[in-house]
Amino acid sequence: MSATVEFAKMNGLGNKILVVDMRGRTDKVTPQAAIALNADAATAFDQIMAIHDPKAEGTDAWIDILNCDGTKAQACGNGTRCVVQALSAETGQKVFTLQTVAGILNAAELADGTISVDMGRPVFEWDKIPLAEEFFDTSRIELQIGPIDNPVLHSPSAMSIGNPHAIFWVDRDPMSFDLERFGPLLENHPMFPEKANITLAQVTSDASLRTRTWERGAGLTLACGSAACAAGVSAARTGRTGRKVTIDVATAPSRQPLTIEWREDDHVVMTGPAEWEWSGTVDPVTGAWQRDEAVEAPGAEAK
Ligand SMILES: N[C@@H](CCC[C@H](N)C(=O)O)C(=O)O
Repeated sequence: MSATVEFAKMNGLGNKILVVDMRGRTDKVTPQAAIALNADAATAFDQIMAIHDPKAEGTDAWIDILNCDGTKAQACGNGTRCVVQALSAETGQKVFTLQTVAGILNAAELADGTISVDMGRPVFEWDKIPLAEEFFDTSRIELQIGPIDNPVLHSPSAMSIGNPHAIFWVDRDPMSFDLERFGPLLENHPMFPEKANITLAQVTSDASLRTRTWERGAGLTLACGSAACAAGVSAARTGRTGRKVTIDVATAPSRQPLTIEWREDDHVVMTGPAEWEWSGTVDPVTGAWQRDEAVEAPGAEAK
């Protein structure tokens, strides 16, 4: 087995993603490699999406997801769009069936270059999100932060879209909250036995939201696709919006919206962009890496 594999530095709305090609190998990107890559400013990332050979018939690849602290994640919406763009640039294929620990994801690169991912069905049962306490209705759970008689954030909607999310509804710009302070407290709150991704969501119309996320295992990121899915579903579930919304991710540099549709068949479909930045090679055991000389995006000449 070669000591190094190819990888691409990409982003989904600013969410920093390393797509690592582990096909043809039996080993995995180690947590140590993830931590080393994240410690280097040039390769600092939010998630690694490691592409492995498919495990099930009818699927194109198995995807292993690591947060920048070396922990595993079950879902990553922005990273999945990056994987689709990378595979599409390599093969010309437009439609993919990917598998993660959370299940099968059907995805496609659309004619306008955006990527649509069916993120599966939302999970609302308290013990499957999971929450530490039984709640019959997880669309508004008892949890608050700040003074007991005047909480800063309270009564989030909880759900899983493969990974656990808590959506706190706010009535002003999410950027005006000190999420850097509250994020770690809420991510690690005893209510969430597997921790949680924490999102502030402001309803801006009956078909749009503005969000900002503190990610489990990664902290403040510029965007979080699965959180956008959770916010869109939770908004519809609580009657705040319809089932199709655009999400203005407050910290995304391009300010391109994500579209989230909670279809009538219960599947959640996320559509948005992905961007290649540069490619290189990396040792998946140590994280030692080197950047390629090539400057053009893979597959660029074919477009
Ligand atoms: N950035 C991701 C979510 C990443 C996973 C998360 N930090 C977790 O541990 O659940 C996205 O775009 O969905």
